[in-house]
Amino acid sequence: MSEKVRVLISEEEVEKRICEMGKEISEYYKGEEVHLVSVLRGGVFFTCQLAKRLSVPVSLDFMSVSSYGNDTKSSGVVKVIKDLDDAIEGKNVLVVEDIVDSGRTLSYLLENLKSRKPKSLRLCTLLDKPECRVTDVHVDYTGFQIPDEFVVGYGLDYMQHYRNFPYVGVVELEDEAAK
Ligand SMILES: O=P(O)(O)OC[C@H]1O[C@H](OP(=O)(O)OP(=O)(O)O)[C@H](O)[C@@H]1O
Ligand SMILES: Nc1nc2[nH]cnc2c(=O)[nH]1
Ligand SMILES: [Mg+2]
Repeated sequence: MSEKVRVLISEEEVEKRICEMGKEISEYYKGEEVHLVSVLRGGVFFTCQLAKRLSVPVSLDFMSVSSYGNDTKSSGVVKVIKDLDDAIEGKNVLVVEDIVDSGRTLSYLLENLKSRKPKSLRLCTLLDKPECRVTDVHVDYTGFQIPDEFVVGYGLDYMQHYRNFPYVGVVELEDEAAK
């Protein structure tokens, strides 16, 4: 078997949408500071790109959670691998994620962060698969709604590969023998 990645959302489309999101988010937080919580590992590419498009003061922290490991199906158990470095009490926290799929990761994370008493707590995701939800999650900012396909690129991996692809694509497995 060999793998091929079919483009779903081009680099140009992604960049354009992130600019629009940056404007909308900056408008919302006008006059305030926003504390970005980037969800490692997948959320890091989107976070960097979005942060550059924000015109309000920004601070940044990282949390690492994982429920997929090297699988394409969620294990159903969200593990915290690295906690935030700084307290978020009294801050305007914006969680920045690459994808909301089953919703388990974000549902867990938002509850966890809420208990730390931020001034406000909102969620921004580059991609959303609303039809895959098993848990309710309120998303404040969405880049693109996509169908139920396992996607890679822009931070998203398949067996730890493809995170660095500048576009969003779908992995297609090709049977060499069938050619
Ligand atoms: O809505 P869910 O079904 O919970 O899926 C979304 C989560 O899955 C992926 O992370 P993953 O656990 O693969 O870790 P990674 O970011 O380190 O790749 C993705 O980056 C989201 O964090
Ligand atoms: N790479 C990748 N990780 C995910 N985690 C949850 N959904 C997805 C997906 O479609 N692709
Ligand atoms: Mg992730």
